[in-house]
Amino acid sequence: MTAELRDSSREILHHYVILLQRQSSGFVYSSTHGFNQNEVREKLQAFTGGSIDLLKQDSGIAVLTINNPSRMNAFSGSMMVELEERVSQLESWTDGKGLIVCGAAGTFCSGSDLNAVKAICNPQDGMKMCMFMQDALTRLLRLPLVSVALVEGRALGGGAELTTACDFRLMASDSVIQFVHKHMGLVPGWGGAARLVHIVGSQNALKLLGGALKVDNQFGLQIGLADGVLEASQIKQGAESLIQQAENWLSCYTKGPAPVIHALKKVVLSGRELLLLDALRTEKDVFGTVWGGPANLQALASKTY
Ligand SMILES: CCCC(=O)SCCNC(=O)CCNC(=O)[C@H](O)C(C)(C)COP(=O)(O)OP(=O)(O)OC[C@H]1O[C@@H](n2cnc3c(N)ncnc32)[C@H](O)[C@@H]1OP(=O)(O)O
Repeated sequence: MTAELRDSSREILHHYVILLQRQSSGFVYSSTHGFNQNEVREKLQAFTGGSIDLLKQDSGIAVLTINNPSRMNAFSGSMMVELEERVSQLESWTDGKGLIVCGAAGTFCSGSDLNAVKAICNPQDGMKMCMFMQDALTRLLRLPLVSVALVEGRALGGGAELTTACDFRLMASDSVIQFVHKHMGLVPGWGGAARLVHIVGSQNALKLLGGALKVDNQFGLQIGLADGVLEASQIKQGAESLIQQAENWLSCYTKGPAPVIHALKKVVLSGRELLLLDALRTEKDVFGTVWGGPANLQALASKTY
């Protein structure tokens, strides 16, 4: 083999290994798709404002807050970058079990910041932003935590897409989820359409996207977009109480040891994302990690027959 051939085989192998690493860690795009995450990150950083705040609690439930109240919690470029960083932090949180995603100051999120959108409205930049956000939101949904979007006020455009990157959605009584993309001459680009079809079925997804319908909590429950409603009387107690309600709702799913919850999330994810044979093999592998493990042995020891 010539040195040139050897170098090019090494390069192909290197790309293949990176591709595999990215797939197993949840990344959707890589350099093979013309995607350079660092380059996009640098570009997005130029559009500043707001923050994405992460609070990891001893209970094993974290709270991720979309924080840009003067723009109804719209996503600036730097917030997109921060979102990706927070997802990385949550990926390595071994004690974590649950996640609440919410907005600051009484509303959820009004999508991407229209000022940034105007500045990067050429197709190339739009595609790069879209790949970056698809990666971040796919990894958010694939976290080994049970996640819930706590929707208060409005979740519009990309904000509506963000709700679909959580396992569940809880809607406050006056809240609205609306995929307003059509009014903006757009379709969802942060993976929201693909996820919405999984959640509500293709007929309902077409209605919500095609009609840019406003989904209140009753409509949300009816079509399966909302998993629960938070009552108005309780909401009057303030934002902290809303988060408390979401924590109480989530606690049913986060009770128990973290490794078992991580394993449960993994088998459900593989059932949703993989072909049946691959999902069955993944389930077998995950089963092997908990069978005879500490939680299993403790449960067996506590049972009397
Ligand atoms: C792939 C992603 C696609 C997308 O996400 S495209 C973006 C989709 N989102 C939208 O079209 C929402 C645009 N905003 C609105 O419709 C309204 O502002 C909204 C959220 C219904 C609130 O209405 P109001 O209660 O009347 O309040 P308002 O309009 O005076 O807004 C308060 C301040 O917030 C600002 N704001 C709201 N949404 C924004 C956004 N997405 N980007 C940038 N700024 C935004 C708005 O400009 C206003 O600012 P200011 O007080 O005039 O300085």
